[in-house]
Amino acid sequence: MEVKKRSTPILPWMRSPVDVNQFEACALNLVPCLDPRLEVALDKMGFSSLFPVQVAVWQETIGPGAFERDLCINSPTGSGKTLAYALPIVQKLSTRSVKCLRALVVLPTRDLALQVKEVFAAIAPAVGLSVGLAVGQSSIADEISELIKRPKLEAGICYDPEDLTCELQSSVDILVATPGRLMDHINSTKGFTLEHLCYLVVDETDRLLREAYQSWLPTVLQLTQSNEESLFPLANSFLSSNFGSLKTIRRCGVERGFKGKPHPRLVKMVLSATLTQDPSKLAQLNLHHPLLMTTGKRRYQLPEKLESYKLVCFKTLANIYVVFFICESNLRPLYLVALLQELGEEKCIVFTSSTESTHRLCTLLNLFGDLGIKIKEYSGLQRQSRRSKTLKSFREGKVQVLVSSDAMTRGMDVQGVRNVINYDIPAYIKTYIHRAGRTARAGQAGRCFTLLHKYEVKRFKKMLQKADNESVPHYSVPFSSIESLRAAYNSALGKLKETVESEASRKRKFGSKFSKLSRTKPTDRRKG
Ligand SMILES: Nc1ncnc2c1ncn2[C@@H]1O[C@H](COP(=O)(O)OP(=O)(O)OP(=O)(O)O)[C@@H](O)[C@H]1O
Repeated sequence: MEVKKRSTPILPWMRSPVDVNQFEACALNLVPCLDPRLEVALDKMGFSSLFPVQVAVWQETIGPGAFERDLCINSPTGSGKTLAYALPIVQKLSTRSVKCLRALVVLPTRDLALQVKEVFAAIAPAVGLSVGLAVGQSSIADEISELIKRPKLEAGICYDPEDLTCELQSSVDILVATPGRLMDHINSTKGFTLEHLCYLVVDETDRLLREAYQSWLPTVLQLTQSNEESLFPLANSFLSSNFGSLKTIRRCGVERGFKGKPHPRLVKMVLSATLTQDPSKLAQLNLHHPLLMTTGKRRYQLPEKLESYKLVCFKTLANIYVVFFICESNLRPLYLVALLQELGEEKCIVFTSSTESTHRLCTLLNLFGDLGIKIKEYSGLQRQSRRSKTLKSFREGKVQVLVSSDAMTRGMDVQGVRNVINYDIPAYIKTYIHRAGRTARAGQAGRCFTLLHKYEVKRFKKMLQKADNESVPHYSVPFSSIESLRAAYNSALGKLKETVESEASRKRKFGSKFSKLSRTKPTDRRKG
């Protein structure tokens, strides 16, 4: 008997999306209504045209769509989603007369937030707007002094932080934040208010919706609702019970810069390369007349110029037979090293399944003798400062290979990454898409290699079918290369044992703090 597959019901508005493929890139001087100052800023960034997704979003925001609907944007990795939302927001706010926090962009990790802030910082100052960051990179006090303007007092009078009568003002028009630090400011920073917010961007939506992070989303939505008792009778009681004196609820018609005009609706823009279609998850966003913008008919899409490969090795016997081997587990590091040697100095990211195996693999590779490649580790196990330093060296090309846990999977944009290697097969197609998407960005070519055990081949094929990528060709390294690495490998394994032992004894010495951190977790679910 045929068992019918249960499919998730699609929300009615998702059935008629705008197809981004119908749009073409548009030269900057032809973009309708683009502020000339922004055109100059984009030109300085080295951009001469807008990508299709940016043109499509422009149409729905600055163009005839006029920001009337909330936008759900599902377009492939590297297609330019950041500028797709940053540009219309900046253009729209360029006419504001009074400074207050009007746009909030939320991202799941600190490195991603830093990256997005850079994009805003490259265009917003051109039209007199300021951009702030709330990610916990600096102390909360430093962050507050960046975000909140102290009142100018007469000589001899000191600023009293407890004085509720003195009005504090935002120093920024746009804030890029991670949920944790955002909640810190909502809960305890005097003068921090979402009262004037006009735009809320939830980037990497499916990742952010997966974890509640102190209920940041319901909190932001409550704090940005209009205070109309008849419409939201429960809002006041929720706020007074949860936030005491820090009520930032919007007051109709009394917004700074909007006096006498109807209050603008809070526009939401949600984005991902793997946007969820789950109605219960999307319901959390309380979207207004949402419009889905997607690329083609398929839900999951890989970048056009990405080539996917299964890594194998070959052996020629008496010039006749070519025998393929899928990676045997004890030889996996050798397959990897043989491949890295073939790729030479091309920038590569090697993904593993956990922070622990990232550390182990990176240590092993560095014990391999002189491979002529600079290899570094990037994982959630490391301190943020260390990760940022590594990322900087990788961006600058001082490091060629980054061995990474899934901390690097989403959104990270590093110029010139030509290859992604899945040392461990990803558990989900979404993870494959985000990992592979670190290459082949902005229309460039790139390759994604996956090391597979024999028993993983079927699962891999099934997984890639979800992205309509059924036939993944082999990429073969010669068995002779693997053979020639065996001696170095055995020696590296011996040294690895010593290194692991000395790390373990250091851990024991410094107590349980480190061991708590190093517990293996599937990094897919780790917070950045
Ligand atoms: N109009 C443009 N012209 C040239 N390059 C661009 C343009 N827009 C964006 N880019 C570049 O394209 C790359 C990818 O952009 P971005 O990081 O916004 O992609 P994304 O769609 O958000 O990817 P992901 O889903 O992985 O987060 C970046 O290096 C960015 O600088």
